[in-house]
Amino acid sequence: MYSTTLKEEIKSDLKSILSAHRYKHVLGVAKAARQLALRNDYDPDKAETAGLLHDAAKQLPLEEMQELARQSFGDRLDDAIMTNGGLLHGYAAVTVARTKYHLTDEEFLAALAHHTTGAEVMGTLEKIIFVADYIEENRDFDGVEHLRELAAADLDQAVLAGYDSTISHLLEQDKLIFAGTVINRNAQILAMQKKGRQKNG
Ligand SMILES: Nc1ncnc2c1ncn2[C@@H]1O[C@H](COP(=O)(O)OP(=O)(O)O)[C@@H](O)[C@H]1O
Repeated sequence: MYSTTLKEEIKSDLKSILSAHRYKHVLGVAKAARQLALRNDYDPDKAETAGLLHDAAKQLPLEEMQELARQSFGDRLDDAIMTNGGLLHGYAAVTVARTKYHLTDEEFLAALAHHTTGAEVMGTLEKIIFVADYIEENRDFDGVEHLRELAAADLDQAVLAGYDSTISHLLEQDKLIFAGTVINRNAQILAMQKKGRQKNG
C-alpha cells in the first residue's frame, strides 16, 4: 500500500509543485516520521508517506485550499481554520491524498489533517507527523534540540512540547492563537495524566 513506487511518485509530483525549501522540509519530515515510527512500533512506510504528503497543499492559494478542504470536510471546519492557510493546508492535503493517490485510511488522513492544529484525541500516526514537523533535520529554532531529545524518549511529551513551542512563538510575535490549539494542548495534558495514573495503578 505505502510502497516505494507510491513514495517516488509522490516525491516527483511534490518536487514540481513545491518550492525547493518546502520540498526539502517535506523530505525531512518524511525521514523523521519514519524514525519516529520505528521507535514507536508503527508502520514506517505509512508514516514516511504521511510525512511526504502533509504539506501537499501548503503552497496553494487560500481559495483552492478552501475548496479542497470542503470536498473532505464539508462545512465542519471552524471559520478560524477555513480562513487561515497556515491552519487549513493539512485539511486540504486530505483531499489531495484521497483523490490523487486514492489513500483512504482514516488514521493516515487524520495525520495530514491535524499536523498543524493537533486534535483533542490523537492516535500514534497523528502524533508522529505532528512531532516530525517540528524536529525534522532542517528545522533550526530555539528549543529544537530539546524537542528532538523529547521525541527520542517519549512521543507524548514531544507532542506537548510542540504545542508549547507554537504557543510561545505566537505569543512572542503578538500573533493570534487559534483557540483549538490551547484546547488540544489541555486534552494532551489530561490524556498524559490519565495514562500515568493507569500505569501507576
Ligand atoms: N494555534 C495557532 N494559531 C495561529 N497560528 C498557528 C497556530 N499553530 C500554527 N500556526 C501557524 O500556522 C503556520 C503553519 O504551521 P505549520 O504547519 O506548523 O508549519 P509548516 O507547514 O511550515 O510545517 C505557521 O506560520 C504557524 O505559526
